[in-house]
Amino acid sequence: MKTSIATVSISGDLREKLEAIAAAGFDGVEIFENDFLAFDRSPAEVRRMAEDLGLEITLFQPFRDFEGLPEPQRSAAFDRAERKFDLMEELGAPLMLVCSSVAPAALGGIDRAAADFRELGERAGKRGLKVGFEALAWGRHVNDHRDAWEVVRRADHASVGLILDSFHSLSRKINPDTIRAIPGDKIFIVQLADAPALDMDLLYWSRHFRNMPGEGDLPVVEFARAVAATGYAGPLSLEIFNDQFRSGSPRTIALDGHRSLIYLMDQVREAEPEVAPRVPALPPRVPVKGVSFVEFTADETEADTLRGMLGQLGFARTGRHRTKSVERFSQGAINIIINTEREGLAHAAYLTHGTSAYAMGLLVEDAAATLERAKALGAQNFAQRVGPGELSIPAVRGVGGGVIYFLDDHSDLASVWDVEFAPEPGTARADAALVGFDHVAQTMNYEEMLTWILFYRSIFVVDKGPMVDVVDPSGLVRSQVIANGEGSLRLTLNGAESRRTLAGHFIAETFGSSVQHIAFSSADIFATARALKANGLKSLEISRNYYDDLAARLGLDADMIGKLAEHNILYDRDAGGEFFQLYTPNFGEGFFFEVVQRVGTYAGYGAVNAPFRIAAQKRSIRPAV
Ligand SMILES: O=C(O)c1ccc(O)c(O)c1
Ligand SMILES: [Mg+2]
Repeated sequence: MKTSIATVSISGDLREKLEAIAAAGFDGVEIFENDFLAFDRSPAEVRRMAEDLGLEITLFQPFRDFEGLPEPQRSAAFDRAERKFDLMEELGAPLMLVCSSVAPAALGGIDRAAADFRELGERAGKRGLKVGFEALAWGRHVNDHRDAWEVVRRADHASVGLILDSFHSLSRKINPDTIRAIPGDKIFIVQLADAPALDMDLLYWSRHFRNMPGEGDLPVVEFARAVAATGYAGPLSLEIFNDQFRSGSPRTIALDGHRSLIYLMDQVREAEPEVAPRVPALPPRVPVKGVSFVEFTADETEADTLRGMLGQLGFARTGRHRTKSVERFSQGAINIIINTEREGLAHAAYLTHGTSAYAMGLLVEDAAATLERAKALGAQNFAQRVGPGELSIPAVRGVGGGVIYFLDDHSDLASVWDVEFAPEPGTARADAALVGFDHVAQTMNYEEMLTWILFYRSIFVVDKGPMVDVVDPSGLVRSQVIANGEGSLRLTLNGAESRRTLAGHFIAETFGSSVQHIAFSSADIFATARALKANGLKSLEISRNYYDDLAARLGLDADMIGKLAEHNILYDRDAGGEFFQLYTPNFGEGFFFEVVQRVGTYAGYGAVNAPFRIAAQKRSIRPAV
């Protein structure tokens, strides 16, 4: 399978775009006309640039408002096409993308359009060029790939073919299986894009909100399967119009794009191995059995504060690393590591971000296979010097340059705690009955969210929930859940757009994205709350107004409201059950722990409570004067 991407998909000038596209590993590139027009190099120079970078120019686009015109506009359109054919010859672009007309003057009629294309194909063919017809979802007369195909079929010319674009077909909810009957050799190129489910004007949606396959909500896999079933053997080409990508890092966006295509074809291969083009088989997406540990990097002073807070939360120190200044704290199935080493990545992370939860360990079936899949999907392998008596734990870089370690029960990784840590008797203060990690929340710039959604989705068996707006008194924070069905991995990605929100403040002050809170699950939140109190932890104080509203809104009895208010416990419920939450005070620039109890099958994260919790946290950072 060959990969390609349209220059319009990423930011920069044409040279920066081509360099980023080549560096990400694409085979080809679609030259988007405006990117060329805005560039100050000749077509021959652009051709050479692409060649030097090892990029094939897959097509030139778009040629607009061509078919169905009456004279004299019709002749003028052919003249215009000839000029662009001249340019394509100089660029070395073999194929012109002609998108369906939106011109008010255009006349309908499949046969009229077919005749126009036959003549265009004849003229292109004389120069060894080809033309492809793409139905824009908002085309005046042709806005469905089935009609575009009928035009191409009737044009019946070797130099005329069909161009498919997943956005145009899927945004109109056209069944992708209608593609299966089209002969693969008449499909000249396939453009791919996903998009979030939004109810909006098709053109506006297409020009501003497209994203990489796997980042959105459209059935792009079904589309790609149908394409594969036709025997189509040309490149899969990303064409992503997205405001955020246009202002993002060219390298990151190009890498995300490449990852999205590998992931997409992997899904096609899994679903329909008999039709998938030859793509290397990857280890399958990885089910995560649980979060095994979260590791903090800290200096000695802050490590003390953290130890104190963990103690109040009912953790006991259960181990010390045999050779490093690394400690293990445990409770239930939870392991928290505090690393105060003066070298290695932990220290580098400390120097960059300050005290922070920079690493986590995930328990998987096969750590080595997980690493292999992650690497095949472009994740950056992380390996540091393995000291005597230490295990080499497979790992990749994650959000904010942090690390995700992979542990399993089958290799010698199963004994990591015994091998690397000398056990301590570990006396806890009042045990707080915490049982496990409920979720880990990673805060990042809003622009990074799609990157990490794709990262997690492509490597692990996880689903993404809808993007939720969380109201901070100083702005919006977008929140996206990445979780598996069993709840053994739950991550919340929070995207900050403003520095003034709690999340924005956190990433500004810690110089980048990282874990902002860790939520532990409790089997009995009231017992936990009493233990925390006995341990001297003062939970985040929630406004009394919240509890009055809770009584009014959910009809809880006075007794229950009293108990919730006494311990500053927030409450929510859904059709499946109930949810209780309480928060520790902030640590540093906005890090905190949360304790939750899920009753029944409550599936959310208490999003309705977030504005009140955030307001309370902001009060505690800057006490009212
Ligand atoms: O939005 C557009 O005009 C446009 C142009 C060319 C394409 O291939 C496309 O999908 C959309
Ligand atoms: Mg297109």
